[in-house]
Amino acid sequence: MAHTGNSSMHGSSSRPQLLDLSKAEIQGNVEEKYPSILLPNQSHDISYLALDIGGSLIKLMYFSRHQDQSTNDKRMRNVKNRLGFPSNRRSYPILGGRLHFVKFETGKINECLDFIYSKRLHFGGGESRYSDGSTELNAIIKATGGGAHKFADLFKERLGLILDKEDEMSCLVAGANFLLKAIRHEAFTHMEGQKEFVQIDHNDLFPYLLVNIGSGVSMIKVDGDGKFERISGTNVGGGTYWGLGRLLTKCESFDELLELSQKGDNRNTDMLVGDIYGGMDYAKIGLSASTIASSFGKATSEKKGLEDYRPEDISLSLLRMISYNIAQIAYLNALRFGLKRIFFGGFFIRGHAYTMDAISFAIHFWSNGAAQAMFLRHEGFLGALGAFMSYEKHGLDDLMVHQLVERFPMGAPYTGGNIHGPPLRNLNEKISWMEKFLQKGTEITAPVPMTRPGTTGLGGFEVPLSKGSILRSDASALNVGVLHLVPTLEVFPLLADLKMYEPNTIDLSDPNELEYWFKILSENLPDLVAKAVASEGGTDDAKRRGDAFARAFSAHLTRLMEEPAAYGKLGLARLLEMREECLREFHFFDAYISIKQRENEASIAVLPDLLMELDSLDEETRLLTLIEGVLAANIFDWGSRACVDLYLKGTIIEIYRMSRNKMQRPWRVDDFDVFKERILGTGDKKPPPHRRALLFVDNSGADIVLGMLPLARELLRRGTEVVLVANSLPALNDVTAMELPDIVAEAAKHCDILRRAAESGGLLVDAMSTTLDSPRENPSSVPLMVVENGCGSPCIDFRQVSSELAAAAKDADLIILEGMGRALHTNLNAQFKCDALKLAMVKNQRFAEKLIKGNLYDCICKYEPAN
Ligand SMILES: Nc1ncnc2c1ncn2[C@@H]1O[C@H](COP(=O)(O)OP(=O)(O)O)[C@@H](O)[C@H]1O
Ligand SMILES: CC(C)(COP(=O)(O)O)[C@@H](O)C(=O)NCCC(=O)O
Ligand SMILES: [Mn+2]
Repeated sequence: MAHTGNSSMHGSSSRPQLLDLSKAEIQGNVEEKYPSILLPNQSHDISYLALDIGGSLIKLMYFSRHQDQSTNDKRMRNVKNRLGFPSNRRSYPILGGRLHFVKFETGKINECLDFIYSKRLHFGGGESRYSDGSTELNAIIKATGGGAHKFADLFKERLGLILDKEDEMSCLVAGANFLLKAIRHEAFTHMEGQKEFVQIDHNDLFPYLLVNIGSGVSMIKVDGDGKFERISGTNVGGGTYWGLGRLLTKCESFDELLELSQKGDNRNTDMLVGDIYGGMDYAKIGLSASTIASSFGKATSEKKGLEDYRPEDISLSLLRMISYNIAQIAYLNALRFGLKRIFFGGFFIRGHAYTMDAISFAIHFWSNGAAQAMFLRHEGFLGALGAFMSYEKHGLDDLMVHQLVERFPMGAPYTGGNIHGPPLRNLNEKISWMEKFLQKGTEITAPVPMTRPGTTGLGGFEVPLSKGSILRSDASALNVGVLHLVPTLEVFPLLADLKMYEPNTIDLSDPNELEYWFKILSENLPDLVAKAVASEGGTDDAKRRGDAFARAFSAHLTRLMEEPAAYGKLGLARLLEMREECLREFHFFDAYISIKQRENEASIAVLPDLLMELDSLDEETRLLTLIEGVLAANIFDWGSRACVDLYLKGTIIEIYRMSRNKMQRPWRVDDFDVFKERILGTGDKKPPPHRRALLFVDNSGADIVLGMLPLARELLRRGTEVVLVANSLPALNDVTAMELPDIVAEAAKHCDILRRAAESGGLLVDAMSTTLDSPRENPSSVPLMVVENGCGSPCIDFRQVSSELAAAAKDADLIILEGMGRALHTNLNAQFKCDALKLAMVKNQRFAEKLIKGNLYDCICKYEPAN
């Protein structure tokens, strides 16, 4: 079965979208530093590049955009006609692509130039496929920061780039506004080691105070898009910490200085209230003995030289002095203008827990709890983002939260940090990079040091608890991912209340839950790798990729165990999706393909008998048998340890029979009678059929063939249009939208209802010409259609679905969610505007115990009529 999918799936962008270097040829003199290279096979990827060249760091953002590869298959066209959504709905030019974030030290600007060169980012707008290595291109790129002026000639000379300078403050504001509006988990508070994401209400964002702590500090009052005023600033900023710190400690890097601070004790350098008051608090004015009375105050009274102070203590004193000072000035300015919210950005913060705690503490302290400090995940990239937004043509300012998907691929240049080593250009280089990490051991998973609660109590400017660990290098920091822009994603229109919607049922911020799922996913990993490698023919290349996948996924898991909020708010759906994305990253496009095929065939073989049996039953028994069938067949789940163990004990059909025989009502959640009444009515009252049902299907094999298709057939027979909603990309053994037409076609050979409906829905386009009774004789047959859901995960987040599904939802009045991933792990508590039926077998012991107070293999039939 083909591996490629449609353009509107958000996972499709997970394929490495790199330059096509095949048949690349050096043009001209090979000895030259930057010889021209011809890339004859490079497609129309268009890159935008924007820079923020600061006093300390260069922030680079680039956008790789790819052509919309709309599939032209007949099913799609037919479905589109039926569902009535225009084929070209986009009012803006954006085609989708990815935003990457990278930074360099300004002092090492050559690294930045090399990066741009080797990624061919200087061919902005795609004018040329040739690398002239120099001056003839004259591409214009947006740049901000002082360096945009200072280094303009260098960029022109080395890359032929003309820097189009944008105002730094406007850029900071544009970047912050974009992030706060477009990224769901961007802003967070950080108090006493606890990170908490803040839901920003777009209609209630302004005014706010933006404090950007770069080399120096800018304080900007933001009143709206493009409406701002720089109200203050301070020259005591990130450059001060790094500069003074370097002189006083002889540190060689900023990170080293920050690391030192973690082992510091500022009581040796700072003069505390207790030092002045003989160890006592100055209780009358609320100052505890441990409050800093005077930063570095101790260095005055003793006859000691620099060499008598520990660099660790100096670094900590300095860090606190500067953080508190900035926070205090920020607070006073917030007070001056009555601003309640203060957002801190700039790379001084560097995601460092202690720095954020210190700033939060000071804001809390000075405002008596009235104001709160908030931080931004893309802290240092505000200016670069703003410069990027100032391009007129890409239409990015229209982007909405639901059109952005953040991913965390493995590999140095992708992870939003410094680049370590050359940019990775292909999978092979990426695997080598992963292999090197194995040698480096823990570096990739070492945590960003966290403070434990109690570090900064009231007035207690205490010593940070040292973990003695090193700061994670940015290359492996995995804090800022690649932003995938998927313009075709939409909010599912039948969600009852978008604001209230939370897809995840299990809260992974509970450390016990996280630990449990970490263990489950780690234990399943070897088996998954074996399947993945086998799916690619078990070659040496596949084995190497399998190793790299395992390493990458383990690194993500370890990282998230250390800091669950590192990638934004963590839910189980995210973890399960990450596993699939990670497989695709290492080019495993369908690990369960042969299992799926085998189970489909085995199930199709027994379908005729099942349909005959069903047709012999009365209406009521038939409906019950159908629902039982769906629940029973949901046992075929290759993501569940318990189920996989079961498969060793019998054939597919034996297990299916066993599962069906065990179906006993009442189920753990059993709303069947209410559902039955809605479908069949009571007594003589026959309710009207639903207009259109969306069936969110789950697994391949028995699940779809013997469970969901017979249920679909029943609805069709009753006059309800049926839309089968399936994954855009493979996930475990889930059936995909691309596979469904073939499966339906096979089933239709045994069933007239399915055949006519599939013809009417355009699923059997090829069969149409060959069938004897032309579909035109049955123009009124209710259609059976297939749409893709926009996901490549075993779960579904209804905030981001394909436009195809959103269109199909407009006329739907019943949705049926099937399977544990879509109906239990996610959406168990979701409310919809229409009738909703959630069907699943519980195949995980812990879920059974904790969420339904039941047992493994219990069933859920939850029906919630629209109210
Ligand atoms: N690797 C690093 N090298 C230098 N400074 C760093 C580094 N990482 C974080 N910093 C801190 O970030 C500050 C620069 O922040 P940034 O927002 O990039 O401002 P600017 O635009 O002035 O360069 C530095 O002054 C320093 O405090
Ligand atoms: C990944 C799954 C949600 C898929 O279940 P499905 O949606 O196919 O019913 C499920 O396999 C699962 O929760 N597995 C957990 C791991 C385990 O219990 O072994
Ligand atoms: Mn599944």
